Amino acid sequence: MKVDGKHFRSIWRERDGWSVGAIDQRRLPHEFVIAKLTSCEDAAVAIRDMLVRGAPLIGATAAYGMALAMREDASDAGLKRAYETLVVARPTAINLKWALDEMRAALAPIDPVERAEAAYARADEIVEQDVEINRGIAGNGLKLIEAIAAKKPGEVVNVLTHCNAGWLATVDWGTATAPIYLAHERGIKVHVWVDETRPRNQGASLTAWELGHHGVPHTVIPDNTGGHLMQHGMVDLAIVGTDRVAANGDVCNKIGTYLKALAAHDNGVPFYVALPSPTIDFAVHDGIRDIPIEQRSGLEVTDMTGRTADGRFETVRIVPEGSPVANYAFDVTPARLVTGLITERGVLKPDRASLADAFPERIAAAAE
Ligand SMILES: CSC[C@H]1O[C@H](OP(=O)(O)O)[C@H](O)[C@@H]1O
Repeated sequence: MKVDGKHFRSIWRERDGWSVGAIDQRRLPHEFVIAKLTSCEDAAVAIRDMLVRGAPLIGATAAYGMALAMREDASDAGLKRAYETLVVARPTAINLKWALDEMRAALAPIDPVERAEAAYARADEIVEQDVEINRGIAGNGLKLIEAIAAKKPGEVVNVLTHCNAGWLATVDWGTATAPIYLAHERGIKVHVWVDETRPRNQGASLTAWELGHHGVPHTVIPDNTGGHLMQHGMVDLAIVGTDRVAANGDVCNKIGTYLKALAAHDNGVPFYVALPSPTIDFAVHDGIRDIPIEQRSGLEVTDMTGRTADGRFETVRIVPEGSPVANYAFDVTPARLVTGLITERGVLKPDRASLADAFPERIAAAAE
């Protein structure tokens, strides 16, 4: 999307035809730094250390990681090693395995001599497919915003979102933010309550940065504020992203999403989840029971890094030395708390039948 009028994507193949450019999201919002990935290991580390993050972008990065690997070693052993290196980079977003399975299916049957070129071609397809899917999500989600706007003519539609499911979490457009960007571009008055999203603050650092540079009105709020806003009629709907949707419609997303869904349910606020179909995992039948929840370093909780008034970066500790810390990166919202799933093929009920009807190919993939 736009950064001060200039169009950007979050990842791209460089002009040299083989290296990969990506925005280093750890440096935002204060610095806009482009990283260059030149090996499979670079891609794996970029995913693990969250230089890139967000389920669809993790998948796109892994796809290019496989292409970089094929430049290094296109043998069957090299293909196996690349898959195994990348698939463990982070455990929760199913898009990582989905992209790697797509790449392996394209590369395994062909002559190793042809694999590098074929890998870049397939990775490019995955990247363009993400953009196309997100445009579809934008159009389907827009209808929800338009319906609310029609009921309150001339007034602002207030949307709450959690974490960053914006264009920085995908190749472009985002998922939860896609309908918001489209509504804004269509002249609908929209305002976004942006959950800061502790401990990594993807909302405060990434979503606010995105929306600000695209000119979308927004307000950053502490994570614990959403319930209060919903109680006082200040949220018309919530739209969040997801890292994995189980066959029963349970939704895995950034830690804290479940609490927002509970508050929305208690206050009659529609709670939508936006997702591209690769995020559906029919191999998982019960999200709460079966989806692996990543636990990250406690340092993400004990420490905070920011920029001082005079432009220096400092990291400070906010938790007493010796206090144990738990850092669960995701939680699972049961389908009963989800109003609808905004996909590229429409807004679906969060249940197996609706998902299977809309995306039969995802059932086939899970059976493989
Ligand atoms: C469109 S997927 C975005 C999804 O990914 C984020 O997690 P992370 O920043 O740890 O990769 C978060 O769960 C977002 O909703």
